[in-house]
Amino acid sequence: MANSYLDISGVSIEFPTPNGPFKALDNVNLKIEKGEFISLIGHSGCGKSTVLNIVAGLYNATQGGVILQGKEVLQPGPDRAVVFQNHSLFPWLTCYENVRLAVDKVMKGKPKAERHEWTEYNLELVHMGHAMHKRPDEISGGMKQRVGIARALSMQPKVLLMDEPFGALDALTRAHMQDSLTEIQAELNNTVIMITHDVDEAVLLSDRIVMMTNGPAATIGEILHVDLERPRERLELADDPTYNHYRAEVLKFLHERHAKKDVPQSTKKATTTTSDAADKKEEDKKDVAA
Ligand SMILES: Nc1ncnc2c1ncn2[C@@H]1O[C@H](COP(=O)(O)OP(=O)(O)OP(=O)(O)O)[C@@H](O)[C@H]1O
Repeated sequence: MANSYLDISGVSIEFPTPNGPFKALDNVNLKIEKGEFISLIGHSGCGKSTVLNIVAGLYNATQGGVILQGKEVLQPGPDRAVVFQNHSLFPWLTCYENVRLAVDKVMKGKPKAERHEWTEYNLELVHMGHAMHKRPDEISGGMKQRVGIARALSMQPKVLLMDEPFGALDALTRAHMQDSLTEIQAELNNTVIMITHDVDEAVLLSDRIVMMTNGPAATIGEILHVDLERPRERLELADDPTYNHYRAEVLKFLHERHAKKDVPQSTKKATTTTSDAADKKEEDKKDVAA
């Protein structure tokens, strides 16, 4: 069989703790093809970020490993860009300068004009061209997250790793960001691994949804192939039986087959997110009020 683009193979990890080693992941196996959009979903603390950190090269697996295009991942590198939940922009630099910094790193030796153009191109791609000379404290949370995505995309990574990229945003901004990401994905065909707690977000964006069991020693429980045509329109999908079937499958996995034992029964049903449903509802209320 031909090698896959990204191969997460037999990955287990133990963290040293004062009470002895803690096995967070056990035998995680996942093969990802170029251009695939993968969502990782699972209850809080199951090990999603740990998987992402291992692919990023920030953690090394205790057993198994990650191969990207035939090369073992042993440390972080510009071929794997990470976007975190809380944007990590330098506050003293403008949006342009924040992206330019990354561009200068990956396009060392290229003419200045080319680097400038590429910086602008990526900011335009996330619809931030109009505010590129503002500093992070002058723009909204959603806009900051756009700049973070522009910075990651500008590095032309082989894999884009996103750890709840829209988790801190209000519901309306989150929907706009999801739409932007869909557009960018259609244009660039990036290979993406995205952690999310939002079932609708996972179904809307993904080719496959990877559902993780609860920890310790978490692993992949099930993988759902989302066979919905692209482009996907959120309003049309709301009444689409196939979409609703996928959504129900993920909810069943999370709230029936792998319910968290410490979650009371009453809160297990009819939540669309895995852990922050209550917070989200509060947020949604605020959005409606705004
Ligand atoms: N550096 C570390 N040292 C010790 N334990 C760790 C470390 N990193 C993660 N863990 C533990 O590994 C488990 C998985 O953590 P991880 O952050 O990957 O979960 P997660 O699914 O991303 O959680 P959340 O959805 O809440 O962000 C947790 O029990 C966590 O406490």
